[in-house]
Amino acid sequence: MKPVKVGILGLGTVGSGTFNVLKRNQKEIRGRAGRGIEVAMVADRDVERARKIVGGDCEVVSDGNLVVNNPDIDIVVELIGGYDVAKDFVLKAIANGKHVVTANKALLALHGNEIFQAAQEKKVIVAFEAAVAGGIPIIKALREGLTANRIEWIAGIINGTTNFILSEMREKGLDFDTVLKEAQALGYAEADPTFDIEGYDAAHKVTIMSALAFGIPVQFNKAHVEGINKLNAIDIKYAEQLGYRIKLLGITKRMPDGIELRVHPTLIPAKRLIANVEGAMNAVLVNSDAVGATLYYGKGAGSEPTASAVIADLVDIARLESVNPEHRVPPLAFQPDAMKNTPVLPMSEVTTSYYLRMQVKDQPGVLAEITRILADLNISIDAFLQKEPQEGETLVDIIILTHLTQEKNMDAAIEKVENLSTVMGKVTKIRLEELM
Ligand SMILES: NC(=O)C1=CN([C@@H]2O[C@H](COP(=O)(O)OP(=O)(O)OC[C@H]3O[C@@H](n4cnc5c(N)ncnc54)[C@H](O)[C@@H]3O)[C@@H](O)[C@H]2O)C=CC1
Ligand SMILES: N[C@@H](CC=O)C(=O)O
Ligand code: NA
Repeated sequence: MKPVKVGILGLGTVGSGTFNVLKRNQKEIRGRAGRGIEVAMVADRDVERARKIVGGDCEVVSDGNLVVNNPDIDIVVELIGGYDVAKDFVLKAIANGKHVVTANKALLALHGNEIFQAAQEKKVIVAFEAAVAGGIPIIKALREGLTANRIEWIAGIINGTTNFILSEMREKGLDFDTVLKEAQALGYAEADPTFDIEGYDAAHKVTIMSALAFGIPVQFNKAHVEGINKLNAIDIKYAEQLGYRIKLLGITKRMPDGIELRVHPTLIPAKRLIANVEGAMNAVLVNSDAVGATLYYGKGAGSEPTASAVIADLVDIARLESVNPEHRVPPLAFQPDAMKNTPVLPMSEVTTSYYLRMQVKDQPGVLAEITRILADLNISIDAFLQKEPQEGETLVDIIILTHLTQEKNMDAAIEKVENLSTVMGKVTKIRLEELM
């Protein structure tokens, strides 16, 4: 069988890893795909650097149009990132009848519906295993391995940069900026690291998983997004004293009235496997009705781990290209006519438990006032920690863990607590999930 011809757009961290692994493991890959996978052309705006990587093995150009318009190319691999140029190249490649592989979660979370629609019309495949949790085959698991199940919820550590930062801060007491620089040097961080730090990258990924799990369109604009930028080191310490770790989780859940879709720092019991996922590692916990909980762990970022997922997609396409398009696995797991428009719930409707930290005057009756406010709103307390005041200090930190309640209920309680004359400043609220 003749080899499948690939054009790579962007030979940076993931592009160079893809090129190198394809070359190094070509025999193995050919054995699995049933044919060779050959990089015929590479486009990168830094042509000199790209030439150094590929040597004399293939043509290098600076203009991606030469790849997407090249009639000899069967599959275009988009590894540039961002929305504008990448979207333009992906849609041009599809219009030209080429299959597409992309690692670009930002592009798919925002424009996936349009891209999948265009691909369906042209009967081409858009594959994106690398876009969620890098090298972990979570897309394959959600789309194929768990296909018998009604998926109930997914909770994942899906941003390596922020998990690396949280781990280094907790274990080594390093400061935020030092650890971020290290993550950038290791190739984990996005071109704009605020995407990692402020939770957007994780939100892109959980948006895609939510669509796959529940058969809904990708709806990034409905996701609630909070990063680790406002997280205080003292809360990492207090959480640990209470038997919890703080992780940036992407969570999506099926609820009676709709779907929860959210990213935020979350307390999880330290004894859970997922709480012990450290450094740049990723882990995704999926709870489904038939199989129960399954956990997927591995490298979610970096050159060759991400290349591993890109190449898995290339092999899939090499095997499936000749299959009748109607018999292929649909990109979002459900057939287009089985997609639903279940609403994504606003954050005020989300139900979870909470960690609350506040500074109060060290005098009798303060606690009774706070617990009365919580009780009046039907919020029950699960645990309580009061720090001893330092000598000469009149303020103490108290920490309360609550049972499940709706976010709007908790916010109403916090407003009342903050109005008490014995409570100083703002209450810190961090969501808590027991998971399993
Ligand atoms: N780095 C990682 O660990 C992971 C990255 N991704 C995604 O993979 C994609 C690529 O990421 P990286 O390789 O890290 O980025 P990168 O910044 O290392 O590489 C991008 C490459 O594209 C080239 N480029 C930029 N604009 C171009 C244009 N108009 N025409 C041609 N070439 C152009 C740049 O010169 C660079 O070599 C992004 O969508 C990213 O979100 C996904 C999973 C993991
Ligand atoms: N910036 C991302 C890279 C992979 O998607 C991360 O840190 O996880
Ligand atoms: Na993946």
